[in-house]
Amino acid sequence: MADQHAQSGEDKRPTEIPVIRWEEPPEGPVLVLLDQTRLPVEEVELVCTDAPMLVEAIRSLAVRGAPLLGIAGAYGVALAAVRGFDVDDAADALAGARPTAVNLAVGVRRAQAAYRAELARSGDTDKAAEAALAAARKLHRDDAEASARMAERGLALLDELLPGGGHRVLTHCNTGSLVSGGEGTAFAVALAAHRAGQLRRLWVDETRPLLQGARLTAYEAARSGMAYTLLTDNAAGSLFAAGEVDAVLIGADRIAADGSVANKVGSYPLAVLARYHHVPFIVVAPVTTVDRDTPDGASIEVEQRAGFEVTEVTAPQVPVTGPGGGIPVAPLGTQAYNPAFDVTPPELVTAIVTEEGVVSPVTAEALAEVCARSREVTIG
Ligand SMILES: CSC[C@H]1O[C@H](OP(=O)(O)O)[C@H](O)[C@@H]1O
Repeated sequence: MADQHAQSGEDKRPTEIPVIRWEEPPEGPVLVLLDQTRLPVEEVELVCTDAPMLVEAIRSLAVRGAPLLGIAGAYGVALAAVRGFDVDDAADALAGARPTAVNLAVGVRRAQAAYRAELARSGDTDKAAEAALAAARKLHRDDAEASARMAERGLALLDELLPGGGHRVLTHCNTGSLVSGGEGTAFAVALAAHRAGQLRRLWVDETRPLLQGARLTAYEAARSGMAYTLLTDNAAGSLFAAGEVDAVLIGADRIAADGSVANKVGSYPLAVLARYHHVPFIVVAPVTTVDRDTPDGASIEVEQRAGFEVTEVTAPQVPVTGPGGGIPVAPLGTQAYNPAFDVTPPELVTAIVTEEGVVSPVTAEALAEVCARSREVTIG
């Protein structure tokens, strides 16, 4: 089967993509985002000057991916604070922008708590705003460090489970630099395997309906020089049946206390296929994605998105025709079921790789023990 790229072993271009940065131009502080809805065709930046703009960017997935949502949410609180908006109102709007990725609320509440603590201590709103910004910057740095540690632990796990190298890894959605302060979660493991000469091929699920795999993971894989092949989500089963998949690597948006994993819709079927075909199903996520206040998978709120994302296809150059701004691929008025995520039960997860350690088998006790190693007490 022809690979999209011969494995070079060398990154063609730095894979650290400038997905988010804080700037302080004369007209006032801004949060600059790489607009992920325009990738891979255009690298366009979005300049957010207030929390409502950032809320819309989160809802439209211009900025997306659990760890990055936490970072963006924290910067959003700082942006409200330095520009003199109501910080609590901004925090509530940001935390509620998308319901499933727990990191968003964690990042928002961490910056909000820093603001409140400094305000209580000094009574100085400027110092409180600086405290919120410092909390956002720390979260950004910590996530980059967590990404590197997850990559290291994940590569070691792959080598342990699949001795001999030449891993053929299937991934779903997008979990690279576009979701992180560093090189991502699951994709960072694939990147580490590539750099170690251990990755034979990355199978990239296109990930309907918003095509994060085709648009974003393929974009990152091409920049890295790794061998990758794109496939429709429907084709994954035939790859397993052909014995072409050695492991599945995916990210997570929320992990419940019992180890249930909410991730992009289509993850659960991959877990069932992996189990049936005796293939390791590996989740890679920072401990900030584990929500100890959510007891089990049934308690996770799964975001339901607009039907037109299913009934229409859109692209930056596509003329607006359908009610959702795209080209209808179903009769106008067609109702669509469009959950953004699904939930995989812990018994179908081979391992959860975090920056603090690997949880396998996945039990509530083992997960709690690894999370307890974290230096930070997450503020929910
Ligand atoms: C590890 S964060 C990436 C995670 O987020 C994606 O969802 P979305 O693109 O809707 O933000 C997907 O679930 C990925 O696994």
